[in-house]
Amino acid sequence: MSPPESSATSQTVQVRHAPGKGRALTTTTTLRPGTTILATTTPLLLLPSVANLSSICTHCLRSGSSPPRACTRCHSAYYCGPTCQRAHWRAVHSVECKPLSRLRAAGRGPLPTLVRLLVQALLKESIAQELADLEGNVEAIRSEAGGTRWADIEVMALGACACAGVGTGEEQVRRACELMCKIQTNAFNWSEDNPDQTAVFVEPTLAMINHSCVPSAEVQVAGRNIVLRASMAIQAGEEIEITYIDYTLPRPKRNEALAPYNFQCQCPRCRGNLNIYQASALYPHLDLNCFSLAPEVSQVHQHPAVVDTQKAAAANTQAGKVLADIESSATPDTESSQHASLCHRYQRCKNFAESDFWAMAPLPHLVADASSYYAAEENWSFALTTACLMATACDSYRYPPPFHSVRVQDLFRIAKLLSNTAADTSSLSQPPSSVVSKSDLNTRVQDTLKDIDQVSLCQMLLMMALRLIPEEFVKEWDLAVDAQDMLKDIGQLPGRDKALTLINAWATNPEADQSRKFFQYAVVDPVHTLASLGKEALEHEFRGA
Ligand SMILES: C[S@@+](CC[C@H](N)C(=O)[O-])C[C@H]1O[C@@H](n2cnc3c(N)ncnc32)[C@H](O)[C@@H]1O
Repeated sequence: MSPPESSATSQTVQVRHAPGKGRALTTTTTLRPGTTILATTTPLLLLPSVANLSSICTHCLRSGSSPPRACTRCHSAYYCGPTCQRAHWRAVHSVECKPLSRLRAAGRGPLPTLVRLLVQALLKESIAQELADLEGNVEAIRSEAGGTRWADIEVMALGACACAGVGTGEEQVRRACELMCKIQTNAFNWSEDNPDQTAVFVEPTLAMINHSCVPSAEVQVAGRNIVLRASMAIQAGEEIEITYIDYTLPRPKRNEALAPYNFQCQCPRCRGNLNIYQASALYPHLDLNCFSLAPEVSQVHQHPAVVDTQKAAAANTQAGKVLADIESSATPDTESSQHASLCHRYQRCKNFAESDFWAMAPLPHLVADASSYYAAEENWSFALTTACLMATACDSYRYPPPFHSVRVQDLFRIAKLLSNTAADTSSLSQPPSSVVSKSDLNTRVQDTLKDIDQVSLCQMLLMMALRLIPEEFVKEWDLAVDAQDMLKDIGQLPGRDKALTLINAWATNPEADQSRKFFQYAVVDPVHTLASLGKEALEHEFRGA
């Protein structure tokens, strides 16, 4: 079988039958980790989510310096300029503009994203035809006990049929329900990785890819650029698998998130109920050192969560309960309630921290929130130490490929924070007053920062981030554009000749012995030192009374 008609066709993939899974995407050649398997800018369906509709261009998804301008007829599509407006008109807006205008005239708010995608499919036969070929688990959903999911789908289908003006008879609604099942089953939503550009898309070749909690590939997205990259070596003939969910969560949470897809995951991680460290150890063949903040591969295998399986199993079970407890607590809205909430969560996660299980949910969520809390307080040095903790002790295990989009974002976040701390430590002889009270720990953080060549560290992290992202993203991803701007600024700083010679030698040949040593000295060691101060910061700040 060849892949379905789609913009993302490639010589290197094939659609095959996979027992118990329906169809599957396989590779015809052996793929190295990091290889771009498919790339497209023209998915079948693509729409910003309602929350972002008026802030990003409906066609290219860029945010731009000035707000995008609304379509003067329907006010439901927004464009950065006439080129995008014309392209979107040709692609789909010509069929949806009138019905959306009618809706607006009737005083109705914007359609939910999936309902609007269904309207597009009902109005454009070529879209409906491509969707028809995709899996939708229609019968399974229709015959589900309780029938609540089907009832919800019927309500959305009815709304879409009415909006599209295709009639609301039994036959029309049944067809719309089927199309909605297919949209839901195959839609990608990249809100977490790219919060500025939240959107939903459906792409028929990518829709052939099945799920695993130890994914062998990742879909990366920047604007309209959609790229499928191998996360590990994949042998010719093997299936390519991605994750549909946040696979870093414990099994009960993963099962909950996978429920809408109607299958029981039988991946090695689910079969063995492996924790996140054991799952990480299934990626042994990646070079985690060159261009990565991660520890040696051997350290992954020696981590207490891999070696002490009893303790790890207990923590894995506990993780589910702690997560449920945290989720049921109210979301804090003021600074003091945020602090109180972080204290509460730290108390609940203390066992994990003491056992060095930093990658085990829900500890990474706490570390990320603590880093954001410090940044909001403009306590840049503590925000930095916790960001370093996140990058090394949490994300390097949760997302083993160094080029994973989250890992790249970690590098960038540390670089951004360094641009603040570098300014602070060079201009101030005393640390900021809000921080003085944290006494000894703060003094050590400030002293550590003074010992680090923060500008060179920042520069090298940005260079790493740019090397690790797909070529297609360099001009498209806001993060990459910012990284290039920051590098230009750093390049203009005077008096850095010696550092620049070493950095250029490392960048030219990062695998050379000298380069590795320099990388260890200038990047890995300082980031790990800051990360251990981050652990202390959390203990100091959030351990409570
Ligand atoms: C996006 S589609 C993937 C392609 C699909 N197998 C097909 O034949 O078109 C998602 C659906 O594939 C099936 N699927 C995906 N991953 C699976 C897995 N690991 N085990 C069993 N079925 C899976 C489920 O029916 C799921 O709802």
